[in-house]
Amino acid sequence: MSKSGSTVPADVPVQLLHGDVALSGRPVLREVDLTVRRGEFVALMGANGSGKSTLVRTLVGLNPLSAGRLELFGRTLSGFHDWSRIGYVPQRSTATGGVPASVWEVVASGRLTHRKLLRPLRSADRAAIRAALDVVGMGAYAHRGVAQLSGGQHQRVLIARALAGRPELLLLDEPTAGVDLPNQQALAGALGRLKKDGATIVLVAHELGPLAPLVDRAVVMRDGRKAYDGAPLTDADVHAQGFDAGHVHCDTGLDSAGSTAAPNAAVPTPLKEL
Ligand SMILES: Nc1ncnc2c1ncn2[C@@H]1O[C@H](COP(=O)(O)OP(=O)(O)OP(=O)(O)O)[C@@H](O)[C@H]1O
Repeated sequence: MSKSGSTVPADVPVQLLHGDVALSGRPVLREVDLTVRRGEFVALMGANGSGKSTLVRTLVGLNPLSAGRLELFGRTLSGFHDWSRIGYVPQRSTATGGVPASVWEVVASGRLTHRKLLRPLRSADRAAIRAALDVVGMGAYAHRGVAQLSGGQHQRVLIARALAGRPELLLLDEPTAGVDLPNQQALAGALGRLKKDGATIVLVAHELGPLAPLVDRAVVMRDGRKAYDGAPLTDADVHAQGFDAGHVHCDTGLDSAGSTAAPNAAVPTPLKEL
């Protein structure tokens, strides 16, 4: 164990062991193990209400664990302060809806962890904002009000805000929900470039569509537990295995390391290794 109390190497972005989370007094996540290694692209899948958003929010410190242990970059949550290393794009929301801010201003807020509050933007900040807007194809919209954007464009601005912080670990909660195919393709291109640059990506999705070729590993949640962790699944596999339905009994049978373990008999087998 290191001085920080960590059991995890500093280059492992996420390690959650036996994570339990309760919301409003109700258990929502149970015994979840999830390790995400540097440079991995992990797709987090599962039916509505299976616990995907709760898990992602837990990984970024927004939901406290009622049991278990979370380490980010080799530090326990209480000892982790370097949030500029992490970008989080919440499930599509009205987070910036109704705010009389421009696209540039929203994306600039993604630089806050890199500069002192109320200090003017430095040239490095401006360059990061411009690059993030270009990556999501929104450079031409910098001076538009966010209120004038479509849902898909709005989502890309939130992604640019996360990218502007130049995160090493990026977590995106259903960035493709309700987004048309050209916008999904633009997002896939942006995330592909980020992955090539070495970023670690955790993405919640019901269907992967154009993002599928980027995925290294799929994790499927069911009833607040991890039901599958292994080779990527196609959208058809997810459907065929009933992972998009909330009714199948879950008993994970996964080892504590979590990855590539074969599902036990409670989960329909064999899962197609792609
Ligand atoms: N603040 C809360 N208080 C109590 N229960 C909650 C709260 N937020 C979520 N839940 C419950 O936790 C469970 C998991 O919700 P979560 O949003 O994590 O699922 P999800 O897999 O992301 O679903 P979706 O695909 O619909 O976004 C659901 O049963 C939900 O009702």
